[in-house]
Amino acid sequence: MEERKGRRLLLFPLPLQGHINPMLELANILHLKGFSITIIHTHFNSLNPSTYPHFTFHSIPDGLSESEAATKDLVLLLSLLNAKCIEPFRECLVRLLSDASEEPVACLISDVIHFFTESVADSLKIPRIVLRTGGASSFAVFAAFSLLREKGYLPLQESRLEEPVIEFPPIKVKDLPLINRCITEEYSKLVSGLSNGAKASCGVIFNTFEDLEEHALARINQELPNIPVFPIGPFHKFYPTSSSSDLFSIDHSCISWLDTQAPKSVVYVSFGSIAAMKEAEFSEIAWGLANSNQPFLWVVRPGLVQASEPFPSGFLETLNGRGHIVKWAPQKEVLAHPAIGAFWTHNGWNSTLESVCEGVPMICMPCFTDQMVNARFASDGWKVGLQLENGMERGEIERTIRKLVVEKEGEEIRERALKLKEKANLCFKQGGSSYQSLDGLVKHILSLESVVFQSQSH
Ligand SMILES: O=c1ccn([C@@H]2O[C@H](COP(=O)(O)OP(=O)(O)O[C@H]3O[C@H](CO)[C@@H](O)[C@H](O)[C@H]3O)[C@@H](O)[C@H]2O)c(=O)[nH]1
Repeated sequence: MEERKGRRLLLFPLPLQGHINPMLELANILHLKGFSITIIHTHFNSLNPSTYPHFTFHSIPDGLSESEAATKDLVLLLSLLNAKCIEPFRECLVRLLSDASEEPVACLISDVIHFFTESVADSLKIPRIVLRTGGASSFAVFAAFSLLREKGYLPLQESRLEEPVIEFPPIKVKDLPLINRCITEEYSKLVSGLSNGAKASCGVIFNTFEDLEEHALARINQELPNIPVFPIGPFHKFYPTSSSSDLFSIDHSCISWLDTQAPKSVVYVSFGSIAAMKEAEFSEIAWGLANSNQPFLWVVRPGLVQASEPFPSGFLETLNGRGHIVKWAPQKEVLAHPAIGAFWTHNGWNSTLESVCEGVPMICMPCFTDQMVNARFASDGWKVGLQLENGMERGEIERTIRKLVVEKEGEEIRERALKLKEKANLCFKQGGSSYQSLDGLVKHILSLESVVFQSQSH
């Protein structure tokens, strides 16, 4: 732990698992760099302060009704949070800024999707840095939506799906980050909020590293010429911690089950915290796994499939201990386990990065938004995975698993994944690109304080 800086940072995560994890990891990093940490969180998906006794927590009402909080419409949820949190967030900031018993606030670090924080922070004259929890490549694509419209890529046309997006190799038109290939007005508003919110910030932090997303980072530096950009990932590797920010309860039984399996044999299957699928798709996955003859560990989170009995009849009986199914796994520990041979993922950014860090080759099956971009980079950019291009069909699933885990054809992919792991494990060590960028971030935060002290003294 570095010497205390006598400064407090206010961190405001978006209340979704894939956003909470990296924000709290960033909080740990900055705490170890000497800052005091205050986390502001919504009642919706509220956090458990007892797992982070070294931070201060403040919960704000988000104004969501019961039905709004239960919505499966992600775009609606994000729009509602941006509209309804404004006043409670402002009141919370005013209280925190006027609390003379606490160390002075150096800045706010907000999830970039909470773009409403820009006007609140401006009105209170608090410098605002944003955290992009997704990758830099997908961010660069989001930031170029107007260009993509001008060039005719958007809205998507069925006849052009397989064409390359020349400005963003190796992305194809079908990989553009949308939901169900549609671009609604609400979605457009979110995308411009995200991009304009970053442009109006005092800095953008990315959970990525130079060697992984060099081109995208260079492009972002060009697009945001006056905004410092800090690629300081992979966050979870800097100072691994046992603190958990999981919204689901973790089933550790899978680790002792993995201990009984052969090295590099198990397919770990997880589609993150939001993705959902139809019963028919779920059934294809089940039979693809069963027919592959490889052992598998499958996370079937509540809500992944809408069915009272999700498993197809006869499936569980065929397994004979070859499959282990849990509701929520300790994913980072799982991916680091020597028994893991492949990760069948939806390519949420955290899962993608966690897989890269452990050298685990991926079976890519993106569901929506940035996941399409991440999956294309994993399969065609870094070439550390195979993408299921034709939906979920048991025969293709079985062939893809065997190719990636056992067959000669997958050997180069497996080797490349290990090489990329080496790079991932160098960047956060002394002298590495993320290590240096983190030093830059700390200096930058300290340089912002003249602005905030002036405003706090009024
Ligand atoms: O059984 C499990 C399954 C997941 N995880 C963790 O949960 C997180 C899931 O994050 P991610 O892989 O990014 O998936 P989503 O939950 O789908 O993440 C959302 O947030 C991401 C970051 O912004 C986006 O890239 C995704 O598209 C968006 O859906 C990761 O840290 C996993 O380690 C577990 O610990 N146990």
